[in-house]
Amino acid sequence: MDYFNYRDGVLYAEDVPLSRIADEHGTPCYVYSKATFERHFRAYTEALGGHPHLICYAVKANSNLAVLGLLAKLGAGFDIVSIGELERVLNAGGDPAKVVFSGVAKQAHEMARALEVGIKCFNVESRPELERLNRVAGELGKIAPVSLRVNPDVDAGTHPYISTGLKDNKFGIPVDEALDVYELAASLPNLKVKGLDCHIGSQLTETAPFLDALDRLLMLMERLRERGIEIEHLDLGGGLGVPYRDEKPPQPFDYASQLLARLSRWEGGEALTLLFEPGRSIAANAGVMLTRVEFLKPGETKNFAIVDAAMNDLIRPALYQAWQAIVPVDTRQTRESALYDVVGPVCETGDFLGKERELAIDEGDLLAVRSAGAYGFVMASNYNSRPRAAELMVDGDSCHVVRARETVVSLWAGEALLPEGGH
Ligand SMILES: Cc1ncc(COP(=O)(O)O)c(C=O)c1O
Ligand SMILES: N[C@@H](CCCC[NH3+])C(=O)O
Repeated sequence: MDYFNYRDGVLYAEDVPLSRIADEHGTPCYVYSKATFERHFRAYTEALGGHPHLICYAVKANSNLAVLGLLAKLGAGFDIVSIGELERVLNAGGDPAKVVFSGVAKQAHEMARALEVGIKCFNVESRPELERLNRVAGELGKIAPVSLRVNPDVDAGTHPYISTGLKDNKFGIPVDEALDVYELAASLPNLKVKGLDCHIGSQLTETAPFLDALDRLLMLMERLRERGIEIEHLDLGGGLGVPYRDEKPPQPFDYASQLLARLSRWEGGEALTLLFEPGRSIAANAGVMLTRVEFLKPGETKNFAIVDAAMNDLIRPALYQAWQAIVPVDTRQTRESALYDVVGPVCETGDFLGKERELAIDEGDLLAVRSAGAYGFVMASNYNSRPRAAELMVDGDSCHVVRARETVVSLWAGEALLPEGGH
């Protein structure tokens, strides 16, 4: 079921027409569907059924407080990568005891804050990080719960910029070194080994790489067991893909049942708590970005539809050549159809939202860029001194502003002119 649907030729988010939202709140803006977030989150919890688990939503995918608050109420945990994300989670009412902390360069002050609020686990990505965490925990008189993020060297078969589990990626500890690093972790006085973690990449459309990774982790767990190191939870990261175009990624149910089947053949598998860190599969298709056509510019070799949203609002097409559907919001008008590159106002040739799109549009028309709920607003910038867009959350027939559009004045907040006559 899709909560973004056409009714009488107009695209709706749940029970609210997107044209009304654009009129009331302006464009560009991000519009999220509460019911979609809920459904996507529940797909994971239902898929895992009675197996002990914790779904730690990857905050980086969409960190709006309303999104975090909504998921917290559903019982979500959170995967964070910075102190900023931790404070967001706390602010939104998230439970620190359900937070896991990933990232390759955690600073001492970030570790200290996470220890102070009592997070569930640090996903440690290197030997020096382990030593730093041991020191910080010692200074605070705390014991830090740790997992090692192991790099299983499997090819996730995704875009090279979002593949993270290969030997030459910066992430995690190579699987062949992991035993030694676990022994170090077990020997350090201010650490307690809790889990084993991996995250092999994002936008995966097959289960095979996840199952390969699981096999490698289970082999490692056997060896850890032989050395007396027990693992309480296995964190398989995020990475499940979504349909942007014609991809057919596995649903959480298929993914979970294949993992559980594999795990059931492993001694103690039923008792092992599974953690997941999904971001995109919960947020991407829960949001659209609305933009208005400023000008149509016919050209000799191509036509441009110049819209009021740009790469600073949604960078995925420019950064990864990512394809996201672009659809007219109101299809009731008669328009001539043509092939357009949909581009923004930013002064970069790479500033596009979509290329060679067949669209029946005119100036002033509204377009919706679909699948924009993940890695959309969170990656926005103020490039070209463009205030960042508003974010709205639709809940049935109501629409809430969950982040106001930035003002022009906010663009220079914190900046200062040099003192008059000074050196
Ligand atoms: C450690 C970690 N966990 C979870 C995620 C979320 O991934 P996805 O949005 O693909 O589910 C990421 C991003 O790829 C990540 O780096
Ligand atoms: N930002 C990326 C995903 C990065 C995943 C972060 N670990 C995207 O839009 O596809």
